[in-house]
Amino acid sequence: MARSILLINGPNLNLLGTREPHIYGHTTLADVESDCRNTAAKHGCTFDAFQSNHEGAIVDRIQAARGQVDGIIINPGAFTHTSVAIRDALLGIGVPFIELHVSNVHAREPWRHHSYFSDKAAGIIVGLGVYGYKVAVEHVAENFKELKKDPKAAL
Ligand SMILES: O=C1C[C@@](O)(C(=O)O)C[C@@H](O)[C@@H]1O
Repeated sequence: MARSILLINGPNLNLLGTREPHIYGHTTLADVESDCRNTAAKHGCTFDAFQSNHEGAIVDRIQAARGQVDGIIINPGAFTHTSVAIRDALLGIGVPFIELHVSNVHAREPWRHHSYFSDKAAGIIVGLGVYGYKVAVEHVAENFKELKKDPKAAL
């Protein structure tokens, strides 16, 4: 069976392409998602993308992915530095995840250096710009194990 991949983007990443382009570049989130979908398809994987500016909505989407996906790629945006709830959701569903940041958070303000996700992530991609998303999809597609899908697991 094909692997399935879920991409989650947190707050303000809907503004990719127009938001601080000197930091985040000129590519829109729609373009990122469609590029990821094409990359996933080339590897025979199914792909879904979700973006929200709301912490609880991200927690709900992660919970709904329980038993449904083999890997999650998440850019938690500013929630990287604050959210125990999103961290707990990822750990609660037992799906491996890649943490991704478009910018090199370690070269920015000191408070961006701490992440609630890095110690639990299967891998971390930082500072590759939006190219990092494609790398993440290729990595999950090639290297993550297929988990058993549980039809009853979705909320
Ligand atoms: O919103 C974001 C985007 C970000 O996660 C990145 O992709 O570089 C880095 C975060 O510090 C910031 O709050």
